[in-house]
Amino acid sequence: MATQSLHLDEIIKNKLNPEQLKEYHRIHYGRIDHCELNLQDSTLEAGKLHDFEVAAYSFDAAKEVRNPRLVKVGLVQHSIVLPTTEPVEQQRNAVFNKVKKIIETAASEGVQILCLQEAWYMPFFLCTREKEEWKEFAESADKGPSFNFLSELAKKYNLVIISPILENDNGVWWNTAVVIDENGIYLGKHRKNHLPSVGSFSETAYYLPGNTGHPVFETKYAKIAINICYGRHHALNWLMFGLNGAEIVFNPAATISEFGESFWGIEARNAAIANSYYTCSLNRVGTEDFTTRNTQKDISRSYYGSSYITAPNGYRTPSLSRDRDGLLIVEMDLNLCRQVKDHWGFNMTARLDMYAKELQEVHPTPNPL
Ligand SMILES: NC(=O)NCCC(=O)O
Repeated sequence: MATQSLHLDEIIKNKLNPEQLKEYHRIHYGRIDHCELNLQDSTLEAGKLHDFEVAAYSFDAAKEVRNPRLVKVGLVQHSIVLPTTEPVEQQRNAVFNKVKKIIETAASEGVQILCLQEAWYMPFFLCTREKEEWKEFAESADKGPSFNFLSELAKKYNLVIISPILENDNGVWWNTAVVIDENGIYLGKHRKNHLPSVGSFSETAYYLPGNTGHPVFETKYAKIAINICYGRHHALNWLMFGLNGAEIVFNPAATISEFGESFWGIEARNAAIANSYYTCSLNRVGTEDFTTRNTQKDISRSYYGSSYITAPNGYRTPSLSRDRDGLLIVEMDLNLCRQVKDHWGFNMTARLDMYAKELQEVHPTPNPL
């Protein structure tokens, strides 16, 4: 069983002397200094009062002919509030109240693009294989309770908000990320391309693989895309968002230790390096307990948080906690995307024409074993 409260970082920090710690930072994070940003006193107080962690860092780029293109991004990781046996509306409103305080804090720190975790306003009931008792959590992308709630906050604080929801479109469900612009207007949505059907993650029992391709949303602040949770295991999914012009790709997730905590820090980081964009990895925290109605089976799942952000040069932030609510803020210079591409000659060496041709010849189920 993994130690729930301690991060690898904390374990290492406690073991190394200052010189060794510097070397660890250089090799593991890419830089000795995390480039922490100062937080306002009111932010620290809000974190204490409402029991959430706040951490803030920056990634800069070299001076060049273009002016710096600075964007402040915020990721919110959180647990559910009420037991999963409470009425749906009460559960959802309790999460709304919690998240509102974190969003207000993010806004007061100047965050411009904010992303919430996968299916953020509900327990991740998709492990139960039951549908009926949860159906009120499925909502319209541009008229549902979470859209209405977030649209007001987006407008009030000039925030672009990414809201991953369980979408109900005329009775058909999708795992969808909705993008709301800084005026509170619906900008578009992306539906999860790759669905897990592995262990207790049985999402294919609920909805179909997405039909929206790889959209990139041109927001006021940056060109953004969303690769929802399990999609991070598919390298081509990351690739397509990059080819379509994304500067920042968000990976809102709901994942547990048994499903690859050891590569949580690798996949999105590798994608940032391979595609010359920023990646934002965001996982929920806390334990969610269910008793299935049909089989009376108890299911308990704990999510390990550990949200972090990687720059296109591979530098990364430390992770948020494994078990506490948290807000991760990063100020990033988007100029770094092109700078890294040019430095490594990635456009020139990509060989996309070769892959395009070979992919057409691949059998739909490659490498049968
Ligand atoms: N939500 C989700 O897709 N989880 C699947 C498990 C994983 O890929 O970590």
